[in-house]
Amino acid sequence: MSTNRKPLIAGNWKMNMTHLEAIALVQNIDFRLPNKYFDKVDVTVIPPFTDIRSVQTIVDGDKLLLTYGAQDLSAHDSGAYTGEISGAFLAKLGCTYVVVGHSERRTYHDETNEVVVAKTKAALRHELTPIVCIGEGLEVREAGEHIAYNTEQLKGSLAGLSAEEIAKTVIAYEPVWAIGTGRVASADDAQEVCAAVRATIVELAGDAVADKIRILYGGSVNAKNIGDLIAQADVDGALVGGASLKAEEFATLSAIAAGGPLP
Ligand SMILES: O=C(CO)COP(=O)(O)O
Repeated sequence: MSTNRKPLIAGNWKMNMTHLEAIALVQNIDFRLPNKYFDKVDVTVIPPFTDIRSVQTIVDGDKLLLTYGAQDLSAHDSGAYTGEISGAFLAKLGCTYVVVGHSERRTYHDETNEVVVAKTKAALRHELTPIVCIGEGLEVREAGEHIAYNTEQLKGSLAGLSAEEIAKTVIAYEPVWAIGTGRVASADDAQEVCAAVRATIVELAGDAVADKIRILYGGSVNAKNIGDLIAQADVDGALVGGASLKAEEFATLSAIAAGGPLP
């Protein structure tokens, strides 16, 4: 983490939590994370679509500093796309972020880099901040090809975006082998790829953008390992899955990213 960049802790709830459970979880996180932390860390929750309106009601009603976002969006703005959710709807609900190209979408919904680019552009059209995800599988890691793989996937996922557009994104490096496995990447491994991501952003968008853009690590992040990860020069926060469903743990790891004190 560099002082140029405010860390971001994003809790990807995946397909967990009804809208009623969402209200309780957000209230419990907020209770443990008073306003003083938000000068030093941005904290966001990324619930399922069906929870967003309820989360908005709590955040607006209680004037919380925590923000929220969505896990996916359509590449289209409106029309005959049954089952899809447009960036316009998410913006209207007050979303700040939207995750794009999560490995679970790439794997289970065959999302290609082209789709990721289209969705990233759709997010930007509605002034949402896309969190663009990349990450290698175990075979690539074991073959030692992770830097080349992530560099290529990042370039493909940002293809055709201007430097100004790239500046409005957040990048998340989530090695697939670390997601939901309890096998977190070492801080050195996370740093190695996040540094390569930043070098690629220099190539694509120049030094100033690369200096400002936030690069997150994701994959089995918890309150025990966030300290080592966030201490790395190019790791600017985390995309947290399982640990974001536990209010106490999520608040604790957010507080650690803020530099303390513990809640
Ligand atoms: O995929 C992730 C967040 O998007 C990581 O999930 P876990 O933290 O459960 O490994």
